[in-house]
Parts: sequence; structure tokens; C-alpha cells
Amino acid sequence: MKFTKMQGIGNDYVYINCFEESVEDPAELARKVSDRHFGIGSDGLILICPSETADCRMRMFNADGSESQMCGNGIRCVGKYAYDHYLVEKTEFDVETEAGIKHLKIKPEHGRAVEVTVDLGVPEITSQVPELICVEGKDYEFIGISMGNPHAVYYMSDIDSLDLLAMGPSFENHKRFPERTNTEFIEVVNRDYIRMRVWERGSGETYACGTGAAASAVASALSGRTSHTVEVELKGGNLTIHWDRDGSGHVFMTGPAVEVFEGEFDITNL
Ligand SMILES: N[C@@H](CCC[C@H](N)C(=O)O)C(=O)O
Repeated sequence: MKFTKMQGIGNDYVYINCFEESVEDPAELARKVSDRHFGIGSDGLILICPSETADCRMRMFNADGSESQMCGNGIRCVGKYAYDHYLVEKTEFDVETEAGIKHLKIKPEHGRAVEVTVDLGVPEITSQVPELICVEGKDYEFIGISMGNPHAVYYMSDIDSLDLLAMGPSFENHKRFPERTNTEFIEVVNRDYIRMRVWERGSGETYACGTGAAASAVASALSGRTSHTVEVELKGGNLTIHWDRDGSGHVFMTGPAVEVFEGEFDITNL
């Protein structure tokens, strides 16, 4: 099976072009290709498929095989792949996701997409602002935001000192979140700049999470901490998030998308 490895600020996935390939068990394949020792190594698997309602369709599977509704860094890479590989021959187009149809704008350079802006739609507030939660005997305040997929945003004064490997699973699997949750830890630098670490549902700590950055920008503006356009610094790079709160209500994410390499694997070897 042919694959392409792509990353958006270090959030890396194995992409399969399902216009040409067919995948029988994507959950199982996601677990196998994501393994960083016995597989290709990635935060999960993304299928780029034909769509009856948009220009193409994205299906996204975490490293543990669970399917998510949305992936912000993933959809920018889907946009780049579709544009660079001529699946779609225009610089603005629609991608069907499990969270609805998302509109993409490609910034090309020398015929290749270098940056993609995604209209992530209207966020949904899923908690009180803020809501109290007790995790492993300690009280925390979080703001719940859905970007199609679930996020819980926490504020801290020093995110670098967090032991996410130890703490992450307790936040992800807390009984408050029966579907589990993505968890963002935010340090506010100023009204236009925040720093973030993320513990992703189904994949653990990743270098970046696009929908998580969007949820964090919305939570930060909502709670009066920042303005409606912020730069979000993540482990693997920066994203710009704009929430058009007083207009369409939509959230827009802009950032890079990179193709790392292409290859072929024999599934029986994974
Ligand atoms: N890294 C992604 C989000 C991937 C899905 C997430 N782990 C979930 O289960 O919802 C992003 O860039 O948004």
C-alpha cells in the first residue's frame, strides 16, 4: 500500500490516498502504522477519500485506532496533498469531515501549497466558563469547547514543568468526559500570544493540535484573557487563530503543511 508521511507543525500522520487505495480496517491500520518502533511512526492515520458532498473527504484515526470527528493539522495536510497531487485543481475548496464540511484556502508557492487556512466553523461551549473538576485529588478549572471534537482547556503559569505522561491519562479519561477528551494546558503570554501543550485523546502528548489551538483561542477570548486573534505557540511551531466572534462566529486557523516522504508498505510486515 502506498502512503505519504506529512506533518503540520510536528503533528505527524500517515496519509493514504483512497482515490487509489482501499483500506479494509482503518482502526487496525492506524494502530500498526503509528507504532514508532514496529511501524512507520506517527500520531495516527488519515484517509483522503472521494466525497459526494465536497471536493474530498478526510477520515482521521488516532494512534490507538479510535476515529475522531476532526483534525486541524490533518486537514491542512489533506488540503496540501489534494492540491499538490492534483486531486483538486483550485486554491479554495471543501473537505468533508465527520464534523461537517470545512472550507480551505491554499497559499501556493511555485505550484505547491505552503500554507493553508481552514474555516473550522462555529465553536460550541460545552462547560460552564469556567467549570471546576477534581483530577487525582486536586481541583482544576477548565473551559470545555467543541470544535467538532471535544477539548478541555486549563490555564497554568508554567506549562513546561508539567509531567504530561503521568497526568495526561487522568485528564483524558475523567468521568466528566464519557467520550474522553483532548486536553490543552495554556500559559497566557499576552493578549495576542499564548503557549500550549496538549494531551490528545487516543494519541497522548503530541507536538501540536490544530483543533486544540482553536479551542484554546476561543476559551481565552471568551474568558477575557486574550483578543480574538492570537498566535498559539506549540511544541512543534506556531498557528494563527482568528475567532470572528462578532461576525460569522467562525474560527479560522492558518498554518503550514509539509510532505515529509512517500513510501510503500506490505501490511503483513506491520
Ligand atoms: N491533532 C489533531 C486532533 C486529532 C484528533 C483528536 N486526538 C481527537 O480524538 O479528537 C488536530 O490537529 O486537531
